[in-house]
Amino acid sequence: MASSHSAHVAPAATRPVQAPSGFNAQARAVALGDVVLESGRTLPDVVMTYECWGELNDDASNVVLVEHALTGDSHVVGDTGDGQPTPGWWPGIIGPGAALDTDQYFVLAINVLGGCRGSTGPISLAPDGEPWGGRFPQVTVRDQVRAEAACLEALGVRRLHAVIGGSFGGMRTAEWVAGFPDRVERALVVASSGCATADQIAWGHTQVVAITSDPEFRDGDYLRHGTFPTNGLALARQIAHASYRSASEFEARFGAEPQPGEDPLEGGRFSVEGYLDHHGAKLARRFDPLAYVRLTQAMATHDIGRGRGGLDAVLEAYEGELLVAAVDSDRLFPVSASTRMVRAYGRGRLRMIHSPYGHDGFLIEADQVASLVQELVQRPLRGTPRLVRGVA
Ligand SMILES: CC(=O)SCCNC(=O)CCNC(=O)[C@H](O)C(C)(C)COP(=O)(O)OP(=O)(O)OC[C@H]1O[C@@H](n2cnc3c(N)ncnc32)[C@H](O)[C@@H]1OP(=O)(O)O
Ligand SMILES: N[C@@H](CCO)C(=O)O
Repeated sequence: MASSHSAHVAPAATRPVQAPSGFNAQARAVALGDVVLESGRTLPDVVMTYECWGELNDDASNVVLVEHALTGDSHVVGDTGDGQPTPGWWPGIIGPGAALDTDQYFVLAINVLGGCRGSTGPISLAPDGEPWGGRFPQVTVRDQVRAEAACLEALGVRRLHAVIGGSFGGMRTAEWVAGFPDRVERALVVASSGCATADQIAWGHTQVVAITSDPEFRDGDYLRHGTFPTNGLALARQIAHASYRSASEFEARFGAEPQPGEDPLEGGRFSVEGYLDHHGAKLARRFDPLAYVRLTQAMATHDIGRGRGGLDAVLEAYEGELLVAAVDSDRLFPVSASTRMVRAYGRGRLRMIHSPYGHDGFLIEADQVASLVQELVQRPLRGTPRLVRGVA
């Protein structure tokens, strides 16, 4: 299966990549050339960008791939530039002595194909020198993972010691397990699923409509028109953000309190409305609307079992180590989605992240995630011949 997938990606031409060293993150790019998508369309001149930490060992057997979530990026942890880590979106997880110990592991985070954080996406330039805009084709989670595999191959990395991801990053992690089972020794899927649920598709649909129905969207060609669908993107984020947090957290935190200085009886906002407004406006300042649409649609079509005999068959056949963790208060990626993966895999048990925050618990409860990561990377393999280092 893995070989047929790699055939979808043209031979890679890499930009020079120097051996990274020390803790400092290295932001780099790999040019893949033409990539044939699951749809049959060809995406030309694909470039993948990534950051990495630690040092690649001689036989390239110490590589850990971290997959970012929907609006995340390769900046898993920060770096002050003088070698000292600063918080990123999974603070403290990478560094000397951290769960992903840079004295042992070479950690990579690749910006997703179709996003807006450096890898090819809707704001990239098409061959005609203009931004892709609305012409940017729909990509799938499979396309994204195949592009990541090609990116890693170009770097001389074929097998992964571990792949780790939460939410949309967990979807790509699950797709690594399904699409490249012989290359992934261990995987940790956090607050995610092996296939999209109707509920997730429904939530995503409302967000896509919020963006595409903004008059400034212009069929995705807002850059060419000099407009920007700020309101649509902010509304999409508000809808999404409400699904990322738990009802009980909202109740305890905001109740029906007014936003400071405002009176809902006089047309002012409730505090929870002010909070959602804040998160909507904040995302609209840092994210591309069409990338948001394309990534949301990619999530909707996520199904590791499509054309492979179903999710159960795929996970049951996986011979590596799989850890699945759910957030106990997650209403977007429910515990049942994780339980389904564990049952299909047939080994191990579901790990629970305890959090009052809902889905965002996978970001907020970084200490609990770090414990799971540590357990995964240190876990001895069950030792089937397929998993002996260097044997692909
Ligand atoms: C993988 C990735 O997601 S990568 C990028 C990281 N994620 C994001 O940025 C997504 C957006 N943010 C989030 O999802 C969350 O803020 C998390 C998960 C990162 C952190 O959660 P928490 O620590 O619980 O932060 P919380 O949700 O309370 O948000 C705090 C913000 O809300 C603001 N806020 C809180 N209440 C109100 C209110 N009533 N009115 C206006 N603003 C408010 C705070 O001032 C603060 O603003 P700031 O973030 O600009 O400093
Ligand atoms: N806050 C996360 C939630 C989605 O997983 C994000 O924006 O990526």
